[in-house]
Amino acid sequence: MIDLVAVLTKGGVVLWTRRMATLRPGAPSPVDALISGVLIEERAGLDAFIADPFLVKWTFANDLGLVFVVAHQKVLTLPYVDELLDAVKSTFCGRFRDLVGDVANIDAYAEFDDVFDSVLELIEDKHRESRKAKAPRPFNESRKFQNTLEASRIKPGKGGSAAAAASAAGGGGTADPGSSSPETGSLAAKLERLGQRGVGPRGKRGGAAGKPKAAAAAAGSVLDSADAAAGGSPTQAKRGKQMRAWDGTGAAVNADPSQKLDFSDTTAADASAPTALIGDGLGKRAADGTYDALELEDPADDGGDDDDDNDGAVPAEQKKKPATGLMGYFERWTAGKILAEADLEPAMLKMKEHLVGKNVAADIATHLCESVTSGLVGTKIGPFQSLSSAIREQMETALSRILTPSSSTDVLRDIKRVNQTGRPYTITFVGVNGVGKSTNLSKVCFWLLQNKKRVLIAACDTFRSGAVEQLRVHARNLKALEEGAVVDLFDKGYGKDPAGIAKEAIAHATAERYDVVLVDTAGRMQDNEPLMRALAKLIAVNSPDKIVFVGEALVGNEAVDQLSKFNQALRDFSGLRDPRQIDGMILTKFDTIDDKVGAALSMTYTTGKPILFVGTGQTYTDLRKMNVRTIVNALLK
Ligand SMILES: Nc1nc2c(ncn2[C@@H]2O[C@H](COP(=O)(O)OP(=O)(O)OP(=O)(O)O)[C@@H](O)[C@H]2O)c(=O)[nH]1
Repeated sequence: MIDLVAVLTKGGVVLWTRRMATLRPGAPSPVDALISGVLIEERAGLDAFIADPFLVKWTFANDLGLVFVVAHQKVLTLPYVDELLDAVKSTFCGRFRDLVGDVANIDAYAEFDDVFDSVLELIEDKHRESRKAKAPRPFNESRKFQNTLEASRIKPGKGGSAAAAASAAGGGGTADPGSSSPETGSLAAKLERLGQRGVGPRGKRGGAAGKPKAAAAAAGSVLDSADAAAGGSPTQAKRGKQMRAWDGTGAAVNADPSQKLDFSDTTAADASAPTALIGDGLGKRAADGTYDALELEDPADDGGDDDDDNDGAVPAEQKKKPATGLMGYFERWTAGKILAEADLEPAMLKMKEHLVGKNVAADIATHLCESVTSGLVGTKIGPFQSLSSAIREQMETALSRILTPSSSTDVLRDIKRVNQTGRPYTITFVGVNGVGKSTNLSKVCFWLLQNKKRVLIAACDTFRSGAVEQLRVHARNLKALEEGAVVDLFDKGYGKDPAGIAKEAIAHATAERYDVVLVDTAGRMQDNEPLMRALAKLIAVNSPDKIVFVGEALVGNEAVDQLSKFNQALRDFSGLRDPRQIDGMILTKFDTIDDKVGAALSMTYTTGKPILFVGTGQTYTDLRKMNVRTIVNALLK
């Protein structure tokens, strides 16, 4: 029935586990799936999680930093899973409160094996009982049968009662199904006893092993023998350890703005002085000679001291300035008690509103707040802490975890690795219309040229008139910007099959030893099936090294729809057994959104993929690396 039960720390260390079924080879462990799909991606607000073929449920003991997990086949409906989770949690926490955090002493948790058997037995018994109680009564116990019997055997006025007749017929009266329900109070008491250290379950520990089974049964429960053992000296439970807090890092760097970059519709473009477009350069040269893109500057940074930074000697919560805005609202909730869900509800509603105001997609704001709530329930606000700092800390951790890339964003290293195999590295830019695909492809190209890469641009937008000419102008400008730059355009005009053009371009780049092929594609709406099929074909035929989704930072809820449907189309229309998905994103027009940076969060949450670059204007130098800390600060300001 149940396939796996496990107890782990929030850091991912498994303290205790019970596997009731063997995993099929190659199948992901439900615990690993939970860590990567729920804990790291802050989806703890969900009810359950499918890690095929399992349904995984979990609960937290936030005060001890523990996660309790139960997995079973998703096709089964097990009504007692939540109760089992709670029972495992209460007994485990009761027993090991003084040990938790001591991951070096992991063998100590093996003692939970027997406790778990008892807990499972109790819960299963209880549910078996209640199922029995709910089972339909046999006909000979039903009132209909009683009435029939009464009418047929007992003559009215001839003495004897209907009840007596029924009793004589063996009907046994009308039992109330509710009356046979299990004694929940005693179950709680049993579980509480199981949660005490030194108390052995089922007489296996603590000297009760010799007690005859019948005697134990006569005493009313398997736990009564444990009571005898508990008569000794149970270990005093100590307080658990405080939960760990994580922090993001990074700093914003300024860069000069430059001039407009899109020359496609002006005849003067060809004659413009391209050096004026470089500004101070795209990035800083590293010791190994590579150019790194500058980091995004904080849109909300006023240049002064940041009260919210917690990097000084004084903890943020001890600073005297009263909090304003969102955090000012939560400040009123100063408390020294254990947090319950009801305490957090108003604050979380406010937090959700705030995130939506920052352009975070509404569903994602809801999931995130649920996840943060589940991480706070059961924790205690410290003596110098307010609810505001507790929520902020937890939300910061959650946001940083979502935004921190889980796969490599070192494109230069990837290019080098692929080039060593004798082929060019291919990046395909996809997205809806007008978001800035061609413009940002050119910015990426400029960055690659600074890093001395030989680049071929493949004009695979054969749909929009002017698209090829736009790229030709970019290629010409870029060539003029960097001395010795090798950048060329591969185009076959309009109306041809983009998948075929990309294939030819890659073959040409391989023969001519280009390092990188940048494939520009036509903008398309996510619901346009013919165009989405064409894109899936381009990807399937050419298998690019990176599929980069270009999206506007201006979008709110739409971000989720665009990304999910692009990914869905790549899955459904590729015809491949192992279809590709979007590998990363470029977020454009960041210069136009002030501090409404929610799209960055929505996109990473939806795909689990990193934002490779952020477009901050219309010049070749307006490309930045995303800075997690900057986005988190802007979201919480
Ligand atoms: N402010 C600002 N404008 C940008 C940015 N990136 C692109 N743009 C502008 O957005 C407009 C559209 O850019 P394109 O590169 O033509 O967009 P596209 O996605 O290739 O367009 P289609 O091929 O029609 O789908 C142009 O005017 C660009 O200058 C940015 O980061 N900031």
